[in-house]
Amino acid sequence: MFILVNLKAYPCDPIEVATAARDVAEASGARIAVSPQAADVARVADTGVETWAQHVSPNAHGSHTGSTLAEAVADNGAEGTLINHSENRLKLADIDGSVRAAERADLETIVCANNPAQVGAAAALGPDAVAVEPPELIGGDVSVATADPGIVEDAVAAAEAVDPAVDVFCGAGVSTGEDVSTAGDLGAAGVLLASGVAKADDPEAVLEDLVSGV
Ligand SMILES: O=C(CO)COP(=O)(O)O
Repeated sequence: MFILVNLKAYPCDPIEVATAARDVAEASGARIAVSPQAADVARVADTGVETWAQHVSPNAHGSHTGSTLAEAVADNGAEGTLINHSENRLKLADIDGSVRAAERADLETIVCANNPAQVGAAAALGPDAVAVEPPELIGGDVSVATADPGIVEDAVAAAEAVDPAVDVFCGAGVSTGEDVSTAGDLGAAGVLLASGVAKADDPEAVLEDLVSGV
């Protein structure tokens, strides 16, 4: 199970979380990545932790003020990127363009989706993985895998029907090793989580618990 910690725009110290994630990943052998704000990609990557962007635009180099270029985050140490997160929704054509931009920059891709139907559509665009995150459960205390196990199973089936090579992640409310292991039992290849780590008093302790469910 891959554990991807999305720091969103939370007021946490990205280096404290990155250092903790690097240490827990090294000690446990689990795959853990941290996804900071674009401005923090380079210094988070410098800690040695696997680093993901939260978004890349569909644009290539050119006159695109305000774009987060896939090439730029890759040059600054990112190995992958989220696309179409629930808090940064894109048009279908732009999701496709962002996946293509990420591919050009050799970034791994996870396209986020609200529900199994969107998971199927996202899988058709050929990302490395898709993630199902019900918006109403994001930021809550109950893991998607406990609150709505059917949505995870249906997302796995939807992606499999379109392209069996596309992995399925789930996210929303994940904060414990038990949540990770329940998600794995439902067929998920990994979890996305944010508040459970980014708002924790002791992020390293939460990460140590999370890897117990890998
Ligand atoms: O949106 C999420 C991860 O991308 C999930 O957020 P929470 O872990 O805070 O529910």
